[in-house]
Amino acid sequence: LQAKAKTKASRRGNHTDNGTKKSSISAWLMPGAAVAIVAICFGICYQNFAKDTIRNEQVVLAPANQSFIEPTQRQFECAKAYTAELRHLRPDCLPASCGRFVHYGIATEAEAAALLALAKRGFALGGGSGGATILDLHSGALSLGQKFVNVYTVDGRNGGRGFVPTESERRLYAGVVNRIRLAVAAAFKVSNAESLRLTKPTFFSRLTSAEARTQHDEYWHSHVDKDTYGSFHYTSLLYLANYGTDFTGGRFLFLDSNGTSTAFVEPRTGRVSAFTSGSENTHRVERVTSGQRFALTIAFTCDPAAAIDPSAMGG
Ligand SMILES: O=C(O)CCC(=O)C(=O)O
Ligand SMILES: [Fe+2]
Repeated sequence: LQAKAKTKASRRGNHTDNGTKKSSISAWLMPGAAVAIVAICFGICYQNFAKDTIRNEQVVLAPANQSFIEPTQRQFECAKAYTAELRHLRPDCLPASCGRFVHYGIATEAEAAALLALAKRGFALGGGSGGATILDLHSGALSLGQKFVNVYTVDGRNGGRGFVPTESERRLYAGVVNRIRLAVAAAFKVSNAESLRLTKPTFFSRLTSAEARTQHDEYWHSHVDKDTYGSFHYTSLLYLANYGTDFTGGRFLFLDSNGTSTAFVEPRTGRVSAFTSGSENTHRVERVTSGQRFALTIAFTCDPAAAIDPSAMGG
C-alpha cells in the first residue's frame, strides 16, 4: 500500500488544477491502492437547470451559493467525455441527463450510527498523522501515520489491528449500497438499474483541521471524480456527522468551470448526496476548521470489469 500510495503521490505531481496542485486525497484513491478521500457534499444552485426531484416535489430555486436542505435534485447536461464513455461502455447505464441530488431516508439514523461505529472501530486501529484518515472497506487500506496498513491482513494478535466487520455490519453496508444504487438509478432515469455496479474505492473518511503531513491529507482540492478514480460514473456520499455541530468548515462545494462555487452541501448525518461523476460535477471539500467530519463514499460504475461485490470486504 505504501508503494501504491507513493506511486499515486508521484502521479499526482503531474496534475494541475488551474496551475495549482490537485488533491492529495485524490491520489490515494486511485485504483488498486489504498484510498483516499475526501469529501463532501452537495449543494446546489444551478437554478437555470433546475427541473424536478426524484419524488416530484416542487423544487424551490435557490440563488447561487445557497444550500438545499430538503430532498432536491438538479439536472443539467453531461460533460461530452462522460456521455461518450458511457455510450461506449453500456448505453443502458447512461443517465437521462447528468445532475446531482441530496436525499434523506435512504439510510436511517440508526443505520448511519451503526456505520459510524464501524468506521470508528476501524479508525481506532490507525489514523493518519495529517487531516485525512481513510478506511477502504474493500481493500482494507487504512491510514496510519503517513502510510497505509491493511486492516484485514494485519494479524490482530501481533499487530493489534484485526478488523472484522460483523455479519450484521456486512448486511447493513450491502443493504445501504443497494438502496443508494436504486435511488441513483431512479433519480437519473438509468434505463437498467442492474447496469450500475459498486466500484472501488469505497471508503470511510475522517477529516479534521490537522495540518497536512502528506499530499494525501490535502482533501480540499478541486477535482472530478471520474478523473480521480477512473471507474466512478455515479458518486454518492453518505454523511455520518453534522456540519456546524460535530465539525465546522467541511462543506462540499460544486464548482463551475472558473472554479467558483455555485452550490454546496452541508453534511448532515444520514444525508445522501449523489451526482454524476464527470466534469459537470467538479467539486471540492472545504477545509475543516474544527471537529471531525465523517463520511462514507459509495460509487457506482457502468464498467462491468470495474465492479466489486459489496459483501466482499477484504477483496
Ligand atoms: O467527503 C465528501 O464530501 C467528498 C469527498 C470527495 O470529493 C471524494 O472522495 O472524491
Ligand atoms: Fe470527489
